[in-house]
Amino acid sequence: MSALWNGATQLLFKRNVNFSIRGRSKVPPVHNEPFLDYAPGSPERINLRTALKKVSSECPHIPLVVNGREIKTGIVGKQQRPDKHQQTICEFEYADHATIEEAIQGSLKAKKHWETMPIDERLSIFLKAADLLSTTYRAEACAAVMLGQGKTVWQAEIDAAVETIDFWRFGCKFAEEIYNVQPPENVKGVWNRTEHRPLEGFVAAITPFNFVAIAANLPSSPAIMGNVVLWKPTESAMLGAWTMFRILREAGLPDGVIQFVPAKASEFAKQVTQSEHLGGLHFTGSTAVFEDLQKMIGQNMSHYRSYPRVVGETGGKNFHFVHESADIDNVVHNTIRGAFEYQGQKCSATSRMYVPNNLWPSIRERLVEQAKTIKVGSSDDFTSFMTAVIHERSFDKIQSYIQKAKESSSCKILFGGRCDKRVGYFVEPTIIETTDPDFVTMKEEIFGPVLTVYAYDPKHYTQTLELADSSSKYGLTASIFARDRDAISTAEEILRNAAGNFYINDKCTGSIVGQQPFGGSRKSGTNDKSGSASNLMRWVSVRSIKESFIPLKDYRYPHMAVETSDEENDKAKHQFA
Ligand SMILES: NC(=O)c1ccc[n+]([C@@H]2O[C@H](COP(=O)([O-])OP(=O)(O)OC[C@H]3O[C@@H](n4cnc5c(N)ncnc54)[C@H](O)[C@@H]3O)[C@@H](O)[C@H]2O)c1
Ligand SMILES: N[C@@H](CCC=O)C(=O)O
Repeated sequence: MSALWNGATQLLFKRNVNFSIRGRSKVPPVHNEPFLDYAPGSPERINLRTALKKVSSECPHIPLVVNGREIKTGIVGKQQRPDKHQQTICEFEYADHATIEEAIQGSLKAKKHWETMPIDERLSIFLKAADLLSTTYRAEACAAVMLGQGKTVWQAEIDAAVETIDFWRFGCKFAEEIYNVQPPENVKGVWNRTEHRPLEGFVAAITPFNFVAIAANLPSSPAIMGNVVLWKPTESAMLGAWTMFRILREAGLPDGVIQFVPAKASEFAKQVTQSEHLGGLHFTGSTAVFEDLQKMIGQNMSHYRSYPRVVGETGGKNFHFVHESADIDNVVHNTIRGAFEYQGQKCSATSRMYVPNNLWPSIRERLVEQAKTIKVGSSDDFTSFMTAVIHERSFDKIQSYIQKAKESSSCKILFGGRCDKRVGYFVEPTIIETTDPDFVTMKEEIFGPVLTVYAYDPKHYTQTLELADSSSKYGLTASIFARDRDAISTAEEILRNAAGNFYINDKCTGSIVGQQPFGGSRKSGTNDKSGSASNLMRWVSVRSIKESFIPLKDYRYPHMAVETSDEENDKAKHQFA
């Protein structure tokens, strides 16, 4: 017996089965990370200045990291500063075909250990990463996205510090909640259990430039649920991604669980979607790229071992809708922030606005007056409200939309419109007034600091809400500004499917993890709500386990017992006699 027991125990340990003598532990209480304000003289301001100098002078050469091994293929890319494009902020290696294959195979090996690691051990890695980022690496991470992705101090604090920390901490809390969801009912003699298994195979995380928090969360949330991930960050946000990856490693992430594989986008996409082991795709980026990826997965469908889980959050054409009962100052300040913070490069950015024509003259005047006060400068100038847009491709695209407005008889540029890429990719905050609610800048995602306003007749409030609902293919974020409660209810009703994140008397940007789960439907994505348990649920495949305690003594059911007085039964018996 004892030899048998020892053998069984050894086998369990060898296979690393989730086997704990510690009992059930609890994730410490989780709250949103407080913002630091970087006021003059504050310690965080001094630390950030030091980090900016360091990051600006270093220009690291970032390797690929596969199975814990740093790899160089010799295919080298560069990340440029958006506000000073002559300055290279880092160099990095591109993965080749063999390295991506090694990453896939290595992740599948790492999976065996990772998915059976006790849950508290797994979660503590992400909680530690959050604490490291909150303290030791906060200034460096903020500096990396300021210089690398053109963020101001405040936008960097939102993204590289607060939101990333929140994603990691709340991810652990949501994981615990998910693991605690067990069947509500057990009949006598039975114990029902739900096992939240990670997906079979690997998850591919393909991440965008505009939020390092999203870039870090896309590989992290499947990993928190026990999955292994190939992470392909984008070229224009490499330094920020590398900073987060190093923090995860320092926090104890085992080799091979997240493989750091910058690669040429289309080559990476082709190779991972052709792998029979693709278990899931976690994507954030533009709608067109997501649609291509879905098609590639569709074409390979018969080849996969299981149906890949596909989560994709994509573009938006978000709007502020103003009712005639609105507080004008509140509209103006929220619109300036919503449209122009981070140069309009948030998927949630306010890029169109509907204003009743009786309020328009005063809103127009206040908007332009405020826009004139916006400082567009370099990202390490702490007085900047805006800096440069991410790269030349984006600059050219934004400029071409402004040009269309300049050439259209239905549009008038009320403010801005100038673009200058000699030193950095600078675009002025631009406000366009249009008489055509179907003008291209009212419908298509621009992803830059361009706001188009359409003034409507307040007698046609509901018709204009319907127009806003149907004008674009997206459904990401929207706001209603009104003091009249009926007007708010009507907007909520008509705009039910126009936005996955709907705001009342607030700007349509700035969702917070744990408070406003984020995502939209229509062509804005699968709406799996990052920053909530819904997203983490996508990375598990549930197994239902039923254990019976009472051995079965007879296969027959009670109603089959023979009653001697039952003539029917007797007759039936005779039929077979
Ligand atoms: N809904 C959201 O939560 C959300 C959040 C952030 C950004 N976004 C969207 O992301 C876009 C901006 O980010 P971006 O410019 O990095 O987007 P993008 O689509 O250009 O790139 C996103 C990722 O896809 C990769 N990619 C590009 N072409 C590819 C291809 N042919 N095959 C496979 N992968 C490819 C890129 O290298 C990058 O890693 C905007 O449309 C914005 O609305 C959405
Ligand atoms: N969650 C962010 C947007 C992320 C997209 O870029 C917001 O709500 O502003």
